[in-house]
Amino acid sequence: MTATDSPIIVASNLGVRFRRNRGARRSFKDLLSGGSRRRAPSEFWALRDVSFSVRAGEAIGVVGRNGQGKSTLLKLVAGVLLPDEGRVTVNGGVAPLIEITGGFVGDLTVRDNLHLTAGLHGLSRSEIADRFDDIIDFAGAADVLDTPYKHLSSGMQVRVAFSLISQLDEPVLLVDEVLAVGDRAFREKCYRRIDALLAEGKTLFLVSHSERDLRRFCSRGLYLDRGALRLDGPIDEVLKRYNEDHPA
Ligand SMILES: Nc1ncnc2c1ncn2[C@@H]1O[C@H](COP(=O)(O)OP(=O)(O)OP(=O)(O)O)[C@@H](O)[C@H]1O
Repeated sequence: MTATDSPIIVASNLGVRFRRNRGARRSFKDLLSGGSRRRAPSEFWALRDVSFSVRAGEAIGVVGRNGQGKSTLLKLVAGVLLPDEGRVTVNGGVAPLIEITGGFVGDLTVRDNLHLTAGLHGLSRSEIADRFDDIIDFAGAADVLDTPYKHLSSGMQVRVAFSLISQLDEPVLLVDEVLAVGDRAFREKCYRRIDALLAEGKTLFLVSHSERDLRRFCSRGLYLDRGALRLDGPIDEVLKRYNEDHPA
């Protein structure tokens, strides 16, 4: 199979609306007073009108200040969040490392989580068995195999999650800033693995505040600002615009 011009990801007019103050419940009186406050005034668009398409094998850096919609965009691509407007289609599976838990179940052991998540991503029992030792080895997690995932340090959680995610056969890899939690030696190891996955032709979405990392891996950038896609272009141009808009 070769990388063709047909897109692997198409996002059209994506919009996601959140409620700013989720803790503030409508009071009982509000409910009794009828439908006069149907839409809470605190709703806002975390993303709006975001459209782009991605060819297989592209490496895309997502940039923007805190809270501008980067993680929300990755969650839409991963399919763990549904858009309120528009749609995103992905031709193939997605291996997401988008939250510190990596989607793992806190009460299950590391061993059970690896089986569960690998199975959900389509690996057979024998494929999991073949890769199991490598996954544990890469993470340095031999001593915590039977520990509930929630009892691991946050660094170890990321090690286990990245190690597994990078051993799946999914064509799209999503990496949010979580790698920053790992120590330097582990981060370098992850970076070498990302290089190898890109060389195999995988498609990468990387959210990062590190210009160095973005330049190292990505050829193209998406710059999000207040939920809008401000610029989609070569990573150099995107970083230049971002730095002009927000000088250090
Ligand atoms: N489940 C949610 N409910 C309400 N608001 C949310 C929810 N998730 C995210 N938000 C809000 O949506 C906006 C976009 O959040 P998002 O996490 O996508 O930003 P980000 O660009 O990834 O930020 P950062 O660089 O800090 O990680 C923020 O204002 C955030 O507070």
